[in-house]
Amino acid sequence: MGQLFSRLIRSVFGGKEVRALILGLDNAGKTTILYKMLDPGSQLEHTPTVGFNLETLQVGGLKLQCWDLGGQESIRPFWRSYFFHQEAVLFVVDSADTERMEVARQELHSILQEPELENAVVLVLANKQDREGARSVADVSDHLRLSGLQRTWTVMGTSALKGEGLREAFAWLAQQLK
Ligand SMILES: Nc1nc2c(ncn2[C@@H]2O[C@H](COP(=O)(O)OP(=O)(O)OP(=O)(O)O)[C@@H](O)[C@H]2O)c(=O)[nH]1
Ligand SMILES: [Mg+2]
Repeated sequence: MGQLFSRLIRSVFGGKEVRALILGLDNAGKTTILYKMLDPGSQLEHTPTVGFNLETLQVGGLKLQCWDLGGQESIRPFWRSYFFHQEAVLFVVDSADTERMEVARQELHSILQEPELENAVVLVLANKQDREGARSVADVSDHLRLSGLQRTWTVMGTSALKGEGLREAFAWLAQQLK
């Protein structure tokens, strides 16, 4: 009866609500991804995020409540204040930022050790695939040492600037979170 009722509520009000964090180093493209998903026609140039942006996306029958946090080094220690009740982590990487790939790896693996996120689904976005010198998805995956992860995860290539790969990536996420 309870399940039936919640199914009815979902069908009327538009789906289960799930919380997801968007993390990654500064300049990776997190905010651009979020607003491109909200409005594919968006050409907005975003200033670095100080604090967070919170938006709800409708994807694959889910209401995905996205918490896009600022990625600057001085802000990263505050990320953990937002870990509570998050069911997914989108970790965004600038695929052409080879110099900071190691820093990105460290930040990602430190997040993955957080008990509050132990059940979170992980979607790594190898963003800025349009940039010259961008590492391939396989290369980003190698550098971030993703292959041994003991949880539901994937890595996908995107270009937030061109709006490429985003729908597919969020569809994968919705599929895992249903
Ligand atoms: N070439 C290219 N540029 C991108 C892409 N995605 C984002 N950018 C650019 O990268 C810069 C940073 O984008 P943001 O979305 O603000 O990055 P962020 O990860 O939110 O950065 P913080 O808020 O500082 O953590 C902007 O100039 C974007 O236009 C992409 O796929 N390709
Ligand atoms: Mg931002």
